[in-house]
Amino acid sequence: SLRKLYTIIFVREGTRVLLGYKKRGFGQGRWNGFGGKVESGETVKEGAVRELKEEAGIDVPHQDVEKVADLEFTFEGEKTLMHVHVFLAQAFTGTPTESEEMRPRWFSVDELPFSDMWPDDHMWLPVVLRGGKVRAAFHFRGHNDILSQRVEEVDAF
Ligand SMILES: CN1CCN(c2cc(NC3CC3)nc(N)n2)CC1
Repeated sequence: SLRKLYTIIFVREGTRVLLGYKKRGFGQGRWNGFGGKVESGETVKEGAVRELKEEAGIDVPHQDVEKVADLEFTFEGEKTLMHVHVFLAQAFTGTPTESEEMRPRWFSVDELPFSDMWPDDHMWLPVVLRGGKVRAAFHFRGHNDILSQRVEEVDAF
């Protein structure tokens, strides 16, 4: 269908958040949470947990993973709509390990590399890292220019 489901999961440990440098594919060259497409037969949360394990070698218990943002992306001239479910994990096991897709690195929540992240991130990620929940929609021209946006904080999903 024209609406595709994706995930992003951020792992937070106190004042640090684990980001991954995308080494190839969509979003290459930008830091981000871990994630990917949701496969048939898995829930969105299961997909996020799976991608974190695949991309960074980190395990998170499902009960410590919460939905923190719901993002919709459209692109000028394209029919597809990206529906991205964002999760936050506060507990994990394992050691962050580089994969084919991602190079993991801890960042202070006050020093995120926004100039090397997707341009929408600075509009919703700080709210999420402060414990808020966000619903947002962005209309992009290409991969760098935001033509319009709607960002709102919500009480719950
Ligand atoms: C599987 N991936 C996860 C990450 N994801 C995006 C997209 C995004 N902006 C959209 C204009 C592209 N912003 C962040 N932070 N992540 C796309 C799908």
